[in-house]
Amino acid sequence: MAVYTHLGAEELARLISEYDVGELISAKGIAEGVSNSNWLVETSGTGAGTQRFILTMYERRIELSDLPYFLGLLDHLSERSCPVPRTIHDRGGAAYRMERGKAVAMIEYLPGVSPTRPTPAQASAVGAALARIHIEGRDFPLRRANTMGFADNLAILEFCGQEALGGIHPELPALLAPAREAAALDLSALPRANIHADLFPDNVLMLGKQVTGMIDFYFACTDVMALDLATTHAAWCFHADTNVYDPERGEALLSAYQAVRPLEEDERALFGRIAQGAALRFVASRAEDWLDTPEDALVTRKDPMEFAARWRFYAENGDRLLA
Ligand SMILES: Nc1ncnc2c1ncn2[C@@H]1O[C@H](COP(=O)(O)OP(=O)(O)O)[C@@H](O)[C@H]1O
Ligand SMILES: N[C@@H](CCOP(=O)(O)O)C(=O)O
Repeated sequence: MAVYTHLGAEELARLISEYDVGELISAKGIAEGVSNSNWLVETSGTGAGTQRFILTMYERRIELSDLPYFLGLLDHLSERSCPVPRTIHDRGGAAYRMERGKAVAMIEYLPGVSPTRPTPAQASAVGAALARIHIEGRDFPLRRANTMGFADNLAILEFCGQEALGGIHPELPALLAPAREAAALDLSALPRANIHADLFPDNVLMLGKQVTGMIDFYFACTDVMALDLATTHAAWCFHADTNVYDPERGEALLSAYQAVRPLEEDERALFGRIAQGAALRFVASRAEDWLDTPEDALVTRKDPMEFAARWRFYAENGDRLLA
C-alpha cells in the first residue's frame, strides 16, 4: 500500500478547507501505487451532492520545480478532451500546496478500474488514447527533460552495483551490457512530444473497452514518442503471470496507435531497440526500489525480473514487431 505519510483527521480537514470543495467527509488511503501517498477524499461538495477527489502527497523522485509541468500538462490535455484528470486549484489559485514540507495536490476523481489482464480491445483503446495525448500535448508550452532516459537507467544499474544486483537475482548483472547499448542509442532524429513515459495498466482507468482516465503523469517529459509507445507496449502486451508476449494485444495496440499517428520510417526501424531500452528502464527503477524501499513502508515492491523477461523478448523479436 502506498501511504508513506500519515496525515491525521484534523490535518486533512484543515488542508481540504483550503479548497472550494465543501467539507471533508472521508479520506481513505489508496492501496495502489508505489511512488506517492494517495487518498480518496469525499467532501460535502458545493452543489447538490458529495464530491470525490484524489489527494496526492509527492514523496519520491519528484522535484518541486517539476510540478507546474506535471499538473499543467494534466490541465492542458483535459481541456482538449483527453481522458486525464484536471487539477483542483486552492482558493489562492495554486495547483499545489505544501504540507509537512511536502507538496500536495488535489485532482479530479475519474471513474473506471485498471485492467489486470488487458484484452486486445483494451490494448487497442490505450494505443489510440496514447497517440491522442502525443498529438494534443505538442503545443503545451512547458518542457521537461526525461530523468529516466536510457543513460539514467544505466547509471542507476551501475550505482546499484554488480553485487547488489546479483543479490536480487543472479541474472541481473548481465543486463548491464544491454543497458550500455541502450544508453548509446542515438534517438535525436526521432519526433518528440510531451510523453507520459509510464503508461502501465495500473495508470489507466477503464470502463469496459473505454479509457476513462490516464493518470500518474509524474514521469511525463518531453522525449521521443516512440519511447512512450514502446514503454506502453512493454507494459500492456505480456501476460502478467508468465511475462509471455501476447501478439494479439501487441498488434492491437500498435495498429490503434498508428491509426491516429502513423509512425515514421526511422521510428519503425528503431522500435525493437527502443523497446529493449524501455524494458531495461523498469529493470533499473525496480532494482533500485528493491534495494531502497524503507522497511516500514506500506508498499509492495515490484519485481525487476518481469522486465528482464520482457527485455529478452524484445532482444530476440523486437525488430520483427513492425516489419
Ligand atoms: N484521478 C484519479 N481518479 C481515480 N482514481 C485515481 C486517480 N488518481 C489516482 N487514482 C487511484 O490511485 C492509485 C494510485 O495513483 P497513482 O497516481 O498511480 O500513484 P503512484 O504515483 O503512487 O503510483 C491509482 O491506481 C488509482 O486507483
Ligand atoms: N510503473 C512502474 C512503477 C512506477 O510506479 P507508479 O506506481 O508510479 O506507476 C513499474 O511498474 O515499475
